[in-house]
Amino acid sequence: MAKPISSPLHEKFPQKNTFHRALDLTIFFLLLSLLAYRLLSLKNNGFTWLLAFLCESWFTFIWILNVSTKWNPVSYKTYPERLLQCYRVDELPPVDMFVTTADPMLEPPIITVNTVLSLLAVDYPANKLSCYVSDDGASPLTFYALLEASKFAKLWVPFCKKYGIQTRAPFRYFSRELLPSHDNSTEFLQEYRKIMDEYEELRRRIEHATLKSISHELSTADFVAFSNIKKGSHPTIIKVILENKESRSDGLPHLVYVSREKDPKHPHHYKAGAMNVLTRVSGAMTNAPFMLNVDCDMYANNPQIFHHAMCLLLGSKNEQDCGFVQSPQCFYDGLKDDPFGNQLVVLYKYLGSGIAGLQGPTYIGTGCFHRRKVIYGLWPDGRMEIKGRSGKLTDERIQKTFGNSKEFTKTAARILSGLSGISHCPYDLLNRVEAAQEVATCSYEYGTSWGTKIGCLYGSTTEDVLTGMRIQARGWKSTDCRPDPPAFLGCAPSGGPAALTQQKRWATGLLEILFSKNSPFIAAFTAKLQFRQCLAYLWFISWALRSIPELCYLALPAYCIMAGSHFLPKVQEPAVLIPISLFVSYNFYTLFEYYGAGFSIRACWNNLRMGRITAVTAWLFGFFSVILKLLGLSETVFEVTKKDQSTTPGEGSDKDAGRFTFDGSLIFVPATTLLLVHLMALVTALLGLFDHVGIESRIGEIICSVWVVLCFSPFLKGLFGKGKYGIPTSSISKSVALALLFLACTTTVRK
Ligand SMILES: O=c1ccn([C@@H]2O[C@H](COP(=O)(O)OP(=O)(O)O[C@H]3O[C@H](CO)[C@@H](O)[C@H](O)[C@H]3O)[C@@H](O)[C@H]2O)c(=O)[nH]1
Ligand SMILES: [Mn+2]
Repeated sequence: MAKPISSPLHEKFPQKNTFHRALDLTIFFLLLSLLAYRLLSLKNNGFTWLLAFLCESWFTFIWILNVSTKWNPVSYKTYPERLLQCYRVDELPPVDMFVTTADPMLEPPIITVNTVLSLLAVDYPANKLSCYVSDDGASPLTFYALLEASKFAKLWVPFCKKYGIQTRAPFRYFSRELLPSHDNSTEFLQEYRKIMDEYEELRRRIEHATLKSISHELSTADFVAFSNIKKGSHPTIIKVILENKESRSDGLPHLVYVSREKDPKHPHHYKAGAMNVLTRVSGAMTNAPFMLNVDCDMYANNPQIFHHAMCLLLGSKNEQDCGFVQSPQCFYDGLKDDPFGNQLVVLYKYLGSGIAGLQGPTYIGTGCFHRRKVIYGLWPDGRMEIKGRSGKLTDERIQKTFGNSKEFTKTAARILSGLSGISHCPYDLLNRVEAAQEVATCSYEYGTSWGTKIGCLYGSTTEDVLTGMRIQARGWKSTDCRPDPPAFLGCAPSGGPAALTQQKRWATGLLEILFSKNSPFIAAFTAKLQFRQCLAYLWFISWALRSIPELCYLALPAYCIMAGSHFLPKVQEPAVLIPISLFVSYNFYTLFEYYGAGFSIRACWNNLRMGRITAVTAWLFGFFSVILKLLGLSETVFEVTKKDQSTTPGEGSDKDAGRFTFDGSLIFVPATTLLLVHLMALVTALLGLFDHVGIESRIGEIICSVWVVLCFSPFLKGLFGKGKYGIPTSSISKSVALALLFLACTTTVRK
């Protein structure tokens, strides 16, 4: 038994934010004044005034959500050194670790391998850990890479533990100059060189296999399962790659490769489906009471992360306060000044800390430790959403909910009744493969509650947010975990297409949640989702909706200039001070946040700019995808993000890395059109074409128009760029056509 806790394993600190709150409120009152002014002068002005009023009402609503979410930020401090004063090493709970990968071309196996190696090497008793890799690509290459990596792990893991290496993903460790180590002994240096050579060899072999294909290996026994299989249509493949047979705490964790059955006739639910298979397979094999999941590119960067997480999971007085532990998504090798505005640092620093002070962070699909029983649908009071009404857990009910596998439901029953894990240890993994295979088939979930009530939930391409929200709707809270150094690091997409595709998927998935029966609105009124937590969810699940007012508002200045109307007070009116103060204070606010997070003015500008670009490209398309889905015309899909970060030391210092790139996708058309429309408007204004009033009376609109052109400057460059740096001619012609249509409409209005 654990010793009684004398000092807490973690503490929660409210963060002081008086100045931030003052700014929040200033902007809020300015917004209200603007709305009031518009309302009072509505009848003297036309359509543009009304449109501006509607857009600004929406922005004010979003601002209220923003202020409410950021109002009470908290931070957590964990004390991992106290953990081992309370628990003996053999008392620490087991953890099943999940890594998902889907496509060896978009997600090079060397990246997955590094993530796996970093997990195998964390500071935690190895006999308490099992690592499951889900490969939705059923790729022999990924399997080959893992087999090779498991051999390297036998050197790497002891090396890391012996010398207390901090960075345990080899590609990161070796990409740095050898820091003046605490240990510069010849012994260390010798081992260092040996391991570095071995890693180089591993990398070379995987790369070679990628280039040359691995036809030779395919004939060996290990690979028979992969011969003649088609992606998207194949039986389950489960392979135990490493097994810690003697259950040694200083050995290597188990490593299991899982490729679930695929059949084009059955929906596979993308990552959510993969996660549910991993949950069941691990349940049947090792059944740890805690589960960690990471994306294939998110390696464990802090070797103590399991201790930190346990401080929160085991150290809460009340389990309900910590249903899961979530670390923010952080990225390595972030490009200078964040040109694509996707490092998310500022988002986590302010909004993330704010949510942490409400019902807790939302589940973001990676870097999350779950209690298995929470994923199994348990309520904090021990109730369960079992098929056929809640009540006593009979075997029959458990089977209806969790499926027909006797082996698996036995382990699920243990978890639900509060017994931890599997009784027999050491496990005999090979004996459990058959049971695991049964629960990884396509048809296993039919008639069960997987994906609807238990596990990762289906119906959104952001299954993570949906799942986390439903957990909180049952009354669980979650906890934010930000150790130093950051717990996990991954790669953020770069270039235009990849970054926007990711944003589009997020906006789509989030809006799917808003319009589903699992909407946080409903959960706030019928279940235990706290009201302000619901507002926090609303802030980001409405991204796609925000594209409409953003697009209208961004088009307004150009429209006004060309149609000879206006949407801003005239310069001589005192009311013009309201929009001016709003503009200044909002930009100051953003600058204040970026500066506070250690960013440059340039990074702040890049983010402001990308915010506008994303809204009228990715979010707008997200909006359309959801409309098409609601109309039953098409299904939403999970497009995997390309992980193109270099894994070879010295590479990746591409000077063009921050440049915006394009492809033939329609996603670039609205933004290009918007830019063209503004260029036309500015030309009209400057040449005084069909304009009887002077430039002065329209100066506000003109300044706004210049501002929009600046925001869309990557597209301006794209008009003239070559190759991937240029907007394809086909997209430009579509945009020109749309811009001319816009011009035609505005001039008809003038007449
Ligand atoms: O059919 C699929 C599709 C994806 N994945 C995996 O899902 C993970 C995330 O995919 P990625 O393309 O990297 O998406 P991101 O936008 O970077 O992911 C973020 O957003 C997703 C949706 O909200 C979450 O699931 C992720 O955890 C979160 O990191 C990767 O490990 C993929 O291999 C699968 O296993 N099967
Ligand atoms: Mn990713």
